[in-house]
Amino acid sequence: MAIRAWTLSMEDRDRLIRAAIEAKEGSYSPYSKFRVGAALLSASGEVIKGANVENASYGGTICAERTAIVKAVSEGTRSFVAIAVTSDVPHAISPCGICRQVLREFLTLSTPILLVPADYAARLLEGKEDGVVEATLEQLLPMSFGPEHLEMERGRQT
Ligand SMILES: O=c1ccn([C@H]2C[C@H](O)[C@@H](CO)O2)c(=O)[nH]1
Ligand SMILES: [Zn+2]
Repeated sequence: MAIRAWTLSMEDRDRLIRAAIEAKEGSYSPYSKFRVGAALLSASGEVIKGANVENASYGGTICAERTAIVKAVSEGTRSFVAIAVTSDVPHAISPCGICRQVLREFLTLSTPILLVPADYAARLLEGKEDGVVEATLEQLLPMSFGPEHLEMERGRQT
């Protein structure tokens, strides 16, 4: 697939948001009962979904955002143009600190991060505002540490 120059079209935005909502179905969250779904849009137009996967040893829990990133990167996709994140609550939720740092590895500081309320589709049907909050890593993780700060080291590794 061709690599496109990116501005997120309304069509792709809606497709990505609906994928994040679908992604929640894969959530394994018996402890918190808080389902989260994430969807990444790759530079080639592919959508990669992820859900949170909890563990009896709670600290072993992996958030939806990291599931999506790890799925994509481990299959060879490293370039992303947007991510959408949603849960079952009717307001935007924001990635945790660990996920923000993981996203920092693969997203630019200005990549759109769409924080989606669970009732996104219902809001649209009712003709309301969609309730999506658009953020960037520049906002969510200011003065961050990223791969470019290890440029020499990275040159020696893959
Ligand atoms: O942005 C977030 C916030 C929380 N969680 C998950 C972790 C845990 O399984 C549950 C409650 O914190 O939600 C995510 O996946 N992403
Ligand atoms: Zn997280």
